[in-house]
This record gives sequence, C-alpha cells and structure tokens, in this order.
Amino acid sequence: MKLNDNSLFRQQAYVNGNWIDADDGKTFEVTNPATNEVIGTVPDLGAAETKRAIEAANEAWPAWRAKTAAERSAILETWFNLIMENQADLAALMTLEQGKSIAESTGEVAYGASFIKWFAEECKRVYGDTIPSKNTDQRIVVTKEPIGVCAAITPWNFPNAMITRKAAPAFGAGCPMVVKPAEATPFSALALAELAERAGIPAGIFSVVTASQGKDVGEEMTTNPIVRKVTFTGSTAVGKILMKQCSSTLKKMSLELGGNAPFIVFEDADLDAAVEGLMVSKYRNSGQTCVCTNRTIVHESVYDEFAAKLAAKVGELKVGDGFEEGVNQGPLINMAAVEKVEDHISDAVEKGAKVLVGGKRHELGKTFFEPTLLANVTTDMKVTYEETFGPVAPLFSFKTEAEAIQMANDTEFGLAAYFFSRDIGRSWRVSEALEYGMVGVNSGLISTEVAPFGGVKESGLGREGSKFGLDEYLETKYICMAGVSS
Ligand SMILES: NC(=O)C1=CN([C@@H]2O[C@H](COP(=O)(O)OP(=O)(O)OC[C@H]3O[C@@H](n4cnc5c(N)ncnc54)[C@H](O)[C@@H]3O)[C@@H](O)[C@H]2O)C=CC1
Ligand SMILES: O=C(O)[C@H](O)CS(=O)(=O)O
Repeated sequence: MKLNDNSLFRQQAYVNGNWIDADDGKTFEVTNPATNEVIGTVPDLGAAETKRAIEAANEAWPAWRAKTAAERSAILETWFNLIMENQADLAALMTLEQGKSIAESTGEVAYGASFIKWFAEECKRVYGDTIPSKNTDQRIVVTKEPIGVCAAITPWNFPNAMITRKAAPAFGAGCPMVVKPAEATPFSALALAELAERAGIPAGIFSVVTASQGKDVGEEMTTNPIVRKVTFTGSTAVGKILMKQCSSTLKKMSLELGGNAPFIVFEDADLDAAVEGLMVSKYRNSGQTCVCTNRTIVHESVYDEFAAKLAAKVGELKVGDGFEEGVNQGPLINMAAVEKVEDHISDAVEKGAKVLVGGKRHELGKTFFEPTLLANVTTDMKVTYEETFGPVAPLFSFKTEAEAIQMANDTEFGLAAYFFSRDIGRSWRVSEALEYGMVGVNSGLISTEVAPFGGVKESGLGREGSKFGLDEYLETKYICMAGVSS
C-alpha cells in the first residue's frame, strides 16, 4: 500500500477515539476484487464492542449537542477540507477495496465530501416556529432538537459517500453516530474516521465498528435502547430485517434500499442524449448503484435506431483494473454478483432475448464482466422484476405513453426513474405518474447533495441530502408556555 499519507490506511476499528482490536483478537481479510490480493485485515468486532461504542457515544453526546451550530459547522468544514486535501489517497483506498475506476473513486470522494460541506451550512439553519395561541395566557413555541445516539449500516458500492451522507447531517444536528461499514470496504470508512479525529470531532461522537458480517453488530444497534435512530443503506431484504429489529424499541429509521429503475425513451426523445443518459445511468460503478437503470423501455418507432446507437457506445467501454488508464468498468464486487448477472442473462436468452453486446464473463477472469446489452426483452424475464446490480442493459419496447407508465410502475420498488422526451406536457404528465422518489427528465445522473435522495414503496423511508436530510436527525418539540398574563 503506497499512499501519500500512509497513516490513512488503518487496520483497526475506531471506537471512542481509540484504535482498537476485537476483544477476542479476531480479524478478517479485505481483498482487492481486481486482483484477489489481500489488501489488509481489520478487526472482527461483535455485540460487546458495539455496545461500548454506543455507550461512549451517549457519554459524548451532551457536550457535542451543547456546542453551538456554528462550532459544529466549523469542525465539519475542517473535516471537509481534510478530505479534499487527501482526496487522492481516499480514492486509491476505494479503488483498491471496491474496484471502481480511479476516476469514479475520485469523484465519489468529492461527492461524499459535498454532504459534509452542505450540512456544515445547513446545520446553522435549524429553525423552529412560534404559533399564535388561542389562549392569551399562553405562548406556543416549536423547537428542533438532536434525536440522540445514531447507528448506521452502510453498503460496499459507495464506501465513502454512503457514510458521509449520514454522518454529516447527524453531526451537524448535534448527534453522535456509530457506523458499521460493509465488510468488503472498511478502509474508506476508517480513513474517514482518521480525518474526522484530525478535524476535531470528539472521541465517542464518531465510531467505526468493523465486522465480517452485519448480524451481531446490527442486532446490538437495532435493540440497544440508547440508540434513538438507525440509518441503513443496502438491500431491501436486509432493510426489512433491521426494521423488524428496530420495532422492539421503536427507533426512528432511514432506509435507502434497492431499486428497479425504469428508463423510458419516448418517440420524441433526443436519441443521442438518451444514449448518453443511459450510459451513465446504467454503467456507472459497473452497474452497481441502487439508482442504476434496471429496465430500458423504448418506443417501438425508435427502438432499432436507439439500440444501434447504444450498442456502439457499450462496445467502447473499457474493462479492467480501476487503476489502469482509461478503464471505466471495474470488476464486480464478488462472485455472487457475477453469478446473479449470468443468471439474469441466461434466463433472458432462454426466453428469447438477443445479446447485442457482451453477455459473458470478461477474458480478464476473476469478477470482470463484459458490459452487456440485451434486445427483444419481455416482461416474463427476471431482469424485469429483479435488481440486476451489474452491467446489463435489457431493452423493452412499448407502443403508448400509458403502456410505458404502466410498465415503469409495475414493481415493488420506487427509488429512481428516468425518461427522455422533448414534449413539455408529456414531461409533466409522466413525472407525476411515475411512482418513484426521484425522477430524471432528460438526464441519467441526478444524484446531488442539494436534492432529497430516497425512495417510495420498498425502496425505503426518509430522504438524505438537501434541507430534508437534516430532519432525519432532529426531533420536533412543542413547548406551551403558560402563565403569561399578569
Ligand atoms: N438506496 C440506496 O441508496 C442504496 C441501495 N443499495 C442496495 O444495496 C444492495 C447492494 O448492496 P449490499 O451491500 O450487497 O447490500 P446488503 O444489504 O447485503 O449489505 C448492506 C450492509 O448491510 C450489512 N448487513 C447485511 N446483513 C445484515 C444483517 N442481518 N444485519 C445487519 N447488517 C447487515 C452488510 O454488512 C452491509 O454493511 C442492492 O440491493 C442495492 O440496491 C446499495 C447502495 C445504495
Ligand atoms: O449507493 C448508491 O447506489 C448511491 O446512493 C447512488 S448515488 O447516490 O451515488 O447516485
């Protein structure tokens, strides 16, 4: 491992301001998905260590919430500056452990930092209300207060931004947070902790508990009565487990879960723009994002032209080690991901789909996979209703606007949706008809810290980023002040 600052490569967990090993000394290996080489090891913590981290957070909370918003904001600004000063090292760690191209890793570090910058500003604008009382003897005031000790469980696909998107509003609101990163990508989280400590985030306010599986740590986080809020980004299946576990102490939750994004190309679309939009929406992070297009639905009159244009662009994608110049398609995170992609492709082909580009494991071996484009896809195929989470673009066709909307909404998910049209009336009609938390019109890349990110139906609860993201870490208090009359 060669970084500009090697102290950012941490192989211990970070609990209550201390770098620690597991109580039983156990560790687990973290490998580079591009080479299968072991990058390093981290401690395999369990419920006992997690309990201590939660208790330390509770001890540290009063002093942190007593700081003014301006004081917390200044510390977040320092954390932001340190992250950007160390962007190259943080990106290198991410490409090593997650596999995405160094360009995408560098972009994610900046994206993750943008949440810290955003909430450093937003946290100074936590306003309340005064409400005219019906009683002259009373005054009514509404205040917003930090919810308390928070716990976060995050995924491997955005190992930096999915932490800062939670920690920044929590810290800004005056809350501590204990984070369990994905077992595949702990080093990005530990580097964030190192820089948080340097920025002045006090011991106990930010802890990172590493574990080879989420169950034990998750059970402690979701059942410990000290924890007031659990925020999770990951699969819908795990989100449901956590929600059940949180019910015993009725914790507030944010859930950013799975998706099944439709991408509709209407007959009046700018086809070149639609191809560009699909390339970024589908193949970003080798198709491993929750907002990746999962189903491309093209009007029959432009289907062949769109498919030909898209096939040409998909064929230009370069697969390889994320550190290699020009590579924009890294490896998938593990063999299970490869097997799911293969299952979706074989199921579609068996049922009549045609492979226009790719379709099989890449000649580089390991978890590298050919960017794939499928035509003649029909709704009886798995790719219709399961999230592929890989570099496969299935093309469906439709005849009418109503049919396209029906196809797009025919899923239990509701995270992101996209469509391309140059008709203003259609743009409003379709935007309003789509049952999704986020809609991209003539754009395939809509994620930003300034807008509310989140889904409806089984894609989750709550919103992250934007002014709405702070509310997830605040409670509303109504104060009735009586005895005012002399
Ligand atoms: N809505 C969103 O913003 C995002 C959603 N996702 C979704 O996540 C999935 C892929 O990411 P994965 O990491 O494979 O998801 P995953 O749900 O398997 O794992 C996510 C995290 O949950 C932990 N975990 C797993 N089982 C657990 C349990 N029983 N108790 C506590 N923690 C547990 C894992 O260790 C990891 O840290 C896809 O479905 C994708 O759509 C991923 C990123 C963003
Ligand atoms: O993990 C994800 O899929 C991210 O939420 C997607 S994004 O915010 O980078 O678009």
